[in-house]
Amino acid sequence: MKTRQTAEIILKNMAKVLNLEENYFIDVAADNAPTFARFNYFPPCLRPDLVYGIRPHADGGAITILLPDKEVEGLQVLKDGQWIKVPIIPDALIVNVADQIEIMSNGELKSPMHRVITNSEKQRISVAMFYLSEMEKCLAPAPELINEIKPMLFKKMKAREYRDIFFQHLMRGENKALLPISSFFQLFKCRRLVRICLYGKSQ
Ligand SMILES: O=C(O)CCC(=O)C(=O)O
Ligand SMILES: [Fe+2]
Repeated sequence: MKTRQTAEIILKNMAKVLNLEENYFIDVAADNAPTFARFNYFPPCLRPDLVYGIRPHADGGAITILLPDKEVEGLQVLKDGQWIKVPIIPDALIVNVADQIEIMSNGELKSPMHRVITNSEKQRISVAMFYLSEMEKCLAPAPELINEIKPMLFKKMKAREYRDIFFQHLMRGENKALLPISSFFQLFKCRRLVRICLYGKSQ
């Protein structure tokens, strides 16, 4: 299938950029790896200031290949706290790094937060192809990308486990499921601090 071949070329080049073995991410494009297509239709909306086409989120798979609308913009990416418009480039596909590649690349490649805004006059159509790692595969940062300066940012887990975590976050309306290990420590420290404060109060 042509789209799998495209995904394969992209994944090989991503691995090369990181000085990893060419086939490091390739199982994502393997025949038994899950792939989903989403056809997005955004009708005109009278209050684009109040309604998102798609609320801010990061994609949970490995990569997303997006065929955006030929005429109507709407996709925006969060960079340094600012929402940046993704311009329309004729016949270009947009490739989004998603959470599983962020894990495997130990955060070298980031899964960006993005959103779609609505348009008061025009409808918009896009097609997103989501490539996911094979469900039984262990997702973990590549050992080559872990060192004293950059410790392991994400814990090891099966792709299936990550999918479950991702959907739990999605159901709760949260924007980003992927948290580096350090955030868990922060959360743990925070909880301990709250507990210490509470103990302090009751004594
Ligand atoms: O329609 C777009 O440009 C983006 C769609 C998207 O982010 C998604 O389907 O996850
Ligand atoms: Fe998305």
